[in-house]
Amino acid sequence: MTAPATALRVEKVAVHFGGLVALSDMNFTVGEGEIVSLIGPNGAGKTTAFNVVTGFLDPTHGAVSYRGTALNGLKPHQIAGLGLIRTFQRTSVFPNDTVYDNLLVGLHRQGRVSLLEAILGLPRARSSQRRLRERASELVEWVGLERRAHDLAGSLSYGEQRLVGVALALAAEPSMLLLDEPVSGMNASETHTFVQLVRNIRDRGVTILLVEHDMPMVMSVSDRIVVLNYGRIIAEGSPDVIRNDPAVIEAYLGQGATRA
Ligand SMILES: Nc1ncnc2c1ncn2[C@@H]1O[C@H](COP(=O)(O)OP(=O)(O)OP(=O)(O)O)[C@@H](O)[C@H]1O
Repeated sequence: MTAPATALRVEKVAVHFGGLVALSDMNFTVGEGEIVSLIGPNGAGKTTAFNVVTGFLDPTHGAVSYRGTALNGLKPHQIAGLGLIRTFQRTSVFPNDTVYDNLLVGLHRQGRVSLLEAILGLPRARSSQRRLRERASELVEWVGLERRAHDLAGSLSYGEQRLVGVALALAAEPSMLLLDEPVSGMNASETHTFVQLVRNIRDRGVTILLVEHDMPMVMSVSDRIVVLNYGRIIAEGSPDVIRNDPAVIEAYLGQGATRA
């Protein structure tokens, strides 16, 4: 099997916070259509790496590129404009709006119809509104929240609110989706359903990079896993390779079996 073309390339990235070295000489790639997970014990540097890739943090050294475009110096919204879309650990939904309305607002933010056109009810605005409503329904269905579509987002369980966050990210039509601890707060059945959703998103052509602590979830969903410890990559490979890697086992000893 030939390797997929490289989508994301992280080269020699280091991040220093004063005297603290949060990341050091980090090199990894994510291929088009791959599901790659970044794991490691608490404080290993996963969130820092995510923040560098998405432009929320400038690396002290090194370079990141996406589909051949250098990301260094680009602002988060410019990186998002290249199709690299992230979710956050804390999902920011509007709790007093319905799930469906949250999606409509998200879609509106990227709409091409001016406010004046919308207020005047011009035909272009009317057909655009119809398309946005159809798209909001599709997205709600895609993440499996159709039965909750007309409930207030604030009344949803924590796991369901994470799904709204994923739907909002999908509304931006990513070519690569970065998921930051997406199943934290989900129960086992929600997590199982979420794994199916991640695979389904990938099958529709979206590349995925995941930071996650839930090891069974990571093992079941990932094509490849990159393991960080103290800011350095200590192992990289398929779930089977990672599961049996002595350096990985040692890094996790004392961390507890479930909290990786
Ligand atoms: N803004 C910052 N200023 C100073 N130190 C920071 C900052 N952000 C992170 N760090 C430090 O950098 C190191 C890596 O932190 P990071 O949050 O990336 O780890 P992590 O692997 O995401 O951890 P966790 O699994 O607990 O979320 C830690 O030692 C952390 O204390």
